[in-house]
Amino acid sequence: MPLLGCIADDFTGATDLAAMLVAHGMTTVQVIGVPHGPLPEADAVVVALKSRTAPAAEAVAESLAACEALLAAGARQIFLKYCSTFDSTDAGNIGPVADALLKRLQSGFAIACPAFPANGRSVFQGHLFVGAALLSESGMENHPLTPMRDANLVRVLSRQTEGGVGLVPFAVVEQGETAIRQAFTRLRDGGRRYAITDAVTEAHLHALGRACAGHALVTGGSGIAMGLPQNFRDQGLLPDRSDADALPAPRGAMAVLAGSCSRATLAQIGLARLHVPVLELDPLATPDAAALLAEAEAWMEGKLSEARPVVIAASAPPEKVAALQQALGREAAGALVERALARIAAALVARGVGRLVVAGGETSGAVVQRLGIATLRIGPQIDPGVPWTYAETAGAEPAGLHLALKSGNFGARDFFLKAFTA
Ligand SMILES: Nc1ncnc2c1ncn2[C@@H]1O[C@H](COP(=O)(O)OP(=O)(O)OP(=O)(O)O)[C@@H](O)[C@H]1O
Ligand SMILES: O=C(O)[C@@H](O)C(=O)CO
Repeated sequence: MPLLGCIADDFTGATDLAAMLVAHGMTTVQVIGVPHGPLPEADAVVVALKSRTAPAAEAVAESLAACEALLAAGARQIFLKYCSTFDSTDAGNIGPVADALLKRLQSGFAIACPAFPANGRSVFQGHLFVGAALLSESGMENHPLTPMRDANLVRVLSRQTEGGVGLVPFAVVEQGETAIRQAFTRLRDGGRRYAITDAVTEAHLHALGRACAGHALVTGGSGIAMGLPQNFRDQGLLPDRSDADALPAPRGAMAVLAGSCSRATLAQIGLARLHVPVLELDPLATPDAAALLAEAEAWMEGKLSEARPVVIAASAPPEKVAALQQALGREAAGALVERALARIAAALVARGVGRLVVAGGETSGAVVQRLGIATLRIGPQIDPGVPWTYAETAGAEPAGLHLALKSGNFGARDFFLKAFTA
């Protein structure tokens, strides 16, 4: 029976959260899509949806269905995972989904905390920073699907909910759990539904996590989850575990597929180009998924190896992304590239790839769905927020694939190389 039931709005975000829980001693399984049938045995179950950019009504319906399945399995607390860069549009989906979950859980208050210091995400006076830059000047203002042009999270979340949004500022968080709990009570009594919480260090996240022990719903990035396993240990519900991240040995050829256009992914491709074979697809010149697949299939012939990875990327800088979006429309451009990359993933696996890194949340969603994977067991982290995972269930195609789903902005510059030596 899961103690913590999690709903993630994209697939890389789900593995990021799962990695955090595993690292803090909870066995964790990631389930792809709304579960129908019994849930796998684990201390935490993370339901990975592809709801970040779906129409709000669809995101709400899927999240509620996931919540029902988690509650039916016995989950004692629900966690809504969204991006540490708060990726969303003014129409949602963070506000609408959190509103619906609070209503279902008959609760009137939750925190919203995307901070993740290990990856440079901090919240100060309600403003989200990526490294030293405000969110709105971090490159996220050019995101292909959810451009983030306002770093003030109180304002951003207020545009997505009719509930009031308040702030628990640094000065309070710094004082620790008791002061944070008192601030929550003040905000709730003052009619606020959400508290954006400042957090700059992991100590802040642990204190916030402790203060959320009795909350029916916690919302945020994976960082805020680091304090939650201890709450279950304190209640005598979670035993000490030393091998929560054990996976079977990897096998087969190695490959990377990149659909993320983030600065981090572009830099990772740039470095990989110096060391391993890299195919850069040009969807602007070839706006046709079947033709892109054919190009990749011809290129991969004779290149797949168990000694070093190959990289196939559609990723492009903002001006090229904008050009394709102008030609096809934003959603159609994304969908075309996702379709092509998903089909290329299937071609790689059919040719013996057993270790696959996928860069980009939407891209990972498309790939995992195309491969027919139902659950992922979570293993050790390669870099903060990116673990190796293992597709283990009957019906997974093929059984035994090792997958790393990399959030666009995560990973060191040599990620596409070091992943295969980890
Ligand atoms: N050359 C391109 N032109 C236009 N769109 C592209 C191009 N390459 C990729 N895309 C699209 O950009 C989107 C990138 O989103 P994705 O979620 O995969 O990456 P990300 O946002 O960087 O990662 P994350 O969500 O993990 O932060 C996808 O829909 C992808 O298909
Ligand atoms: O929180 C993050 O930054 C990631 O897990 C993510 O959700 C990117 O898609």
